[in-house]
This record gives sequence, C-alpha cells and structure tokens, in this order.
Amino acid sequence: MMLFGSEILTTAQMRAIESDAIDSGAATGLQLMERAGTLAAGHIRLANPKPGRAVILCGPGNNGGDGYVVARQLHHAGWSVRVLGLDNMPGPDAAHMKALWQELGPIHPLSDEQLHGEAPADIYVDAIFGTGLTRPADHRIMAILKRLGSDDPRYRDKLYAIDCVSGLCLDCGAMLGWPDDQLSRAPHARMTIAFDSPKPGHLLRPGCLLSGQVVIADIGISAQRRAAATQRQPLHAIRRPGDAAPGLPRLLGKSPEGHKYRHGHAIIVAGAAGHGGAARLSARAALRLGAGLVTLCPPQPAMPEHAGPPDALMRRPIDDGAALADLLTDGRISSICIGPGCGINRAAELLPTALQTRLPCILDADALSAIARDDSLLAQLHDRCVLTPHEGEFSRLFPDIAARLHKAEHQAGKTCHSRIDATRDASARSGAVVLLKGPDTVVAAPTGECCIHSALDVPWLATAGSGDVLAGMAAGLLARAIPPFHAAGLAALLHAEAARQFGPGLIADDLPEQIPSVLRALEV
Ligand SMILES: NC(=O)C1=CN([C@@H]2O[C@H](COP(=O)(O)OP(=O)(O)OC[C@H]3O[C@@H](n4cnc5c(N)ncnc54)[C@H](O)[C@@H]3O)[C@@H](O)[C@H]2O)[C@@H](O)CC1
Ligand SMILES: [K+]
Repeated sequence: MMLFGSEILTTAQMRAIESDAIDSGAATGLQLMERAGTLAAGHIRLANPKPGRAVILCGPGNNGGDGYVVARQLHHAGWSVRVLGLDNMPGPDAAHMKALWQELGPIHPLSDEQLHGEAPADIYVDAIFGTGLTRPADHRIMAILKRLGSDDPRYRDKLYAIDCVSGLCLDCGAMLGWPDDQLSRAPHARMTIAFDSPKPGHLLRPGCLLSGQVVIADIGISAQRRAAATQRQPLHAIRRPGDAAPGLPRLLGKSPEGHKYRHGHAIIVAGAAGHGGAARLSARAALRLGAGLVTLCPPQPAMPEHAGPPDALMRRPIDDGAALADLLTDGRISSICIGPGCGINRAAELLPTALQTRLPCILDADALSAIARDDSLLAQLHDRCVLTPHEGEFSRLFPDIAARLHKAEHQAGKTCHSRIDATRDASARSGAVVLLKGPDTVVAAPTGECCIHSALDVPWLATAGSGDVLAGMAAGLLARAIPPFHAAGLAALLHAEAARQFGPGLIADDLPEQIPSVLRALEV
C-alpha cells in the first residue's frame, strides 16, 4: 500500500535476517560489521565535512565492534580519534575490529573519569550497546550516559549513536534504568545510524525523542529481509506526504464521472445542546476530505445550535436508536462517526444500532467511554470499526493490556511490551482497527497488520478538538470506501500534515480548513 514507507523490524527479526545472510554465504559477520561501521562513519563525515576530534565509546559486543570500525575509518579520513573501550575479549568479529584499531591507536578505559578527562571533542560516538541490550546499564556506564546527556556544552548536540542511544530498548522505545522523570538527562543523539531498517524503538517514545535524525544504512541484507517477509506480521512506518507516495493522489482524488453518492455519505452523531462543537469539527473534516454527503445528527433539542455554516452540511435530528435505525435504512450511507461531544449515555444507546448495521464506524471519545463501561458493547465491535483512543481512553478500554505497558518488569530486564504489542492486542481482542493516538500513533488491524505514524514535529496538534477532527477525517475516508486500517493510517497522516502546514498558533478549527492545501500539495 502506497501509504506505507519502510518496514520496521524487531531486534529478533533483524538478528534472524543477519543470520540468514551469514548462513547463506551472502556475507560474513565481519563483512557486515565492516559495512555497518564504514557506513556510519560516512554519515558522520557527511554531517561533519571538516575532520575534527572524535571520541568513540566502544561497548562489550558487536555494537562496540562497529565503533572500532568507525574509529578506524575516521582516523583514515584525517580525524583525530580517541577510543574509550572495555578491557574485554568480545565475539570474534568485534575482537578482529578491535585488534585492527589497536594497530592505529590505544584504547583508554571506558569510564566517566576518562571521558571527562578527555580534551573537548567535536563529536562523541556512542557504540556502547545496540540491539544486544538485555538489562539496564550498570552504574559505571550510567555515569557516562548521564554525562553525555548533561547540559554541559562540551557534549550537547555532538552525539552520534550507532544503532541507538545506549540503554534504549529497540523493541519498545524504553530507556532501561531511566525513570520517566529523569529522561531529560538521558543522552539525546544528534543522529542515529541504524542498519537495514528502523526498529520500533526508533519510532516509539521516549526512544524517538532521543534518537535525533535516524538514518538507515544499507548493509546489504535486503534480499534476505525480503525473502523472509511473508513470515513476519507486517509492521511499517507511515510515509510523510513529502516522501514519494505515488498512489495517494489516485486514492484521494475524484473521478470526473462520479456524482456525490459515489463518494459516500457520512453520518456524524452529535450530542446534547451546548456540546455540538466537537461533532461539527468532525463533520467539517469529513466534508473536506471529500465525502459526497455529510449529515450531522444531534438530538432534536440541539438542532438550533447547528443552524450556522457550513451550508454544505446536512442536519437531521436523531433522538434514539429507533430514529437512527430508520436513518440507516438508506443504503447510500457508508460511514458513521460516534463519540465527539456525543455524551456517554447517548453513545451507549445508539451504539448497538450503529454496530448492528456493520457499516464502517469511527468510535471516539464518549463512544469509547461507553464501551469501556459495558463489555457487551465491546463484544459487538467488528472489523469495520475504528477505535481512536488516546492513552487514557485506551487504559479504560483495555486496562490489563495497558498495565503490561508499564515498564517496571522491563526495567528489571524481563518482558518487553511495546505500544505496538498493546495496540495489536487491543485490536485482536476487540476485532476492530485500533488507532492509539499520540506523537507516535500506532494503528493495528485484527489481522496483526500494524503501522506507526510519527508526528513529533507538530506539537501544536495537542489542542482541544484535534481528536474530533481526526475522527471526522477517518469518517470521511471510510465513507469513500477506503478500508478501515488504511483510512485510520491516512487520517493520522493528513491530520499531522494539516498541522505541519498551518504551524504554530493552530487551533482545531484550522485543521479542516487546511485540508484543501494538504490535498493540493499531494497533487490530488
Ligand atoms: N549481528 C550482526 O551481524 C551485526 C551486528 N551489528 C551490530 O551489533 C549490535 C548487536 O551486537 P550484540 O548482539 O553483540 O550486542 P550489543 O553490542 O548491543 O551488546 C553487547 C553485549 O552486552 C551484553 N549486555 C546486554 N545488556 C548489558 C548491560 N546492561 N550491561 C552489560 N552488558 C550487557 C549482552 O551480552 C550483549 O550481547 C547491533 O546493534 C549492531 O550495532 C552490526 O555490526 C551489523 C552486523
Ligand atoms: K549505541
């Protein structure tokens, strides 16, 4: 699907692909390490064209091995290189790279005292731990990491991470051994050079906030990755609109022969008088995304407050389940949105009727609260439903799954349960598509298909009503017969892009109005 960019690999999948490459004779471990370190050094040099002073911190395993290659390559490129490493004998590949470095220069102790005693450098390279991290670093390594993360201008904005910032669990994005309130003191890389494919930890918080620019170095194992692709549950990053996404204009465009009903009819359920703004935001978004018709359905007493623009919006009072059932006999209706400003009791009353039709359905806000307090509603969900919870709503809907997200076990080096796992579990349990909102939005389908959308660069999206617009966007896309998993992912992408284009000062009302410009930029 054109919506998706890179595949994301877990660390186990990455290891399996590397093993395939080595076992098949496509490359030796030593060759992979040489490529990894050489490519990392290349990216560092691209970012720092003038040779300067580098301090390379090398850990006990293959990540350290990559570090010794970086050291050698920077040395040959004219850099003044100091290496801090452990007095250990790593695996054979890293030991070989360590020995090659030792022909060029010494290895000083990997300690905080040594690091602090070094003359200031232009860059620091973190090659302490990569995908092999299994537990929090000990206090000696922690002291180094804290120094690299400190406010000291000697270190700030000078860190290049090999595969990841050390301490980061690449499967879930947690920093092992770092309490949440200390994360501001964790090392923040200027750049992370990762190999072959991004890992979940590069895209999930807090990892994504610590990784800086993530560049992916191609170490020549893509054939093995592709060969084993069908054995993996699909997990992708959603493209940014600026990345080539040739199919999107066709998906979002309208054919000249189409009349309004060809583009679907979205029903947006609104709530009691005085609470209509949220549903109107949803309705505007659905209209702007090209749903042929959008009907706003408040209860009769609330009708007067919806008299204003947009005139394109139709209104029809819906007082109870029977009235909704009557409306939904119109076979041209192609999606329903329940939740924004709806009221929990009203959502609970209307949900059985809406779900019985098996029409594509966006369930947000009060609809999620209604489902959270009534398991029988959860049991009625189906694979054309899209749930759009934020973290609080997610915890109320799926308390046991959310509890597993709690990092305590993982901090102790035990199980790792990521936002991806949690969203997939929630989707499997509910039988619906689940979009877990955040700067690292995760969308999962009951099939296990999953995607991540990063919107770290648009903090302005965290504003009242923003979620109502997202729900309306998804309702508009569902009305246009875009399948639920893709409608959810695409809504996340267009929503963030609207905020990105508008920029600072954004309020939710601006988001639907920005959609035409987003679509124009996509050449729809
Ligand atoms: N496997 C391969 O073929 C390749 C691996 N590459 C590099 O190798 C890295 C993975 O290497 P490793 O599997 O050796 O693992 P790491 O180098 O990430 O970690 C080293 C070892 O430290 C130990 N360890 C884990 N947590 C620890 C802790 N908290 N304190 C002390 N020791 C701890 C583990 O035994 C682990 O094997 C990747 O991140 C990447 O940088 C690249 O060279 C490309 C090729
Ligand atoms: K590292």
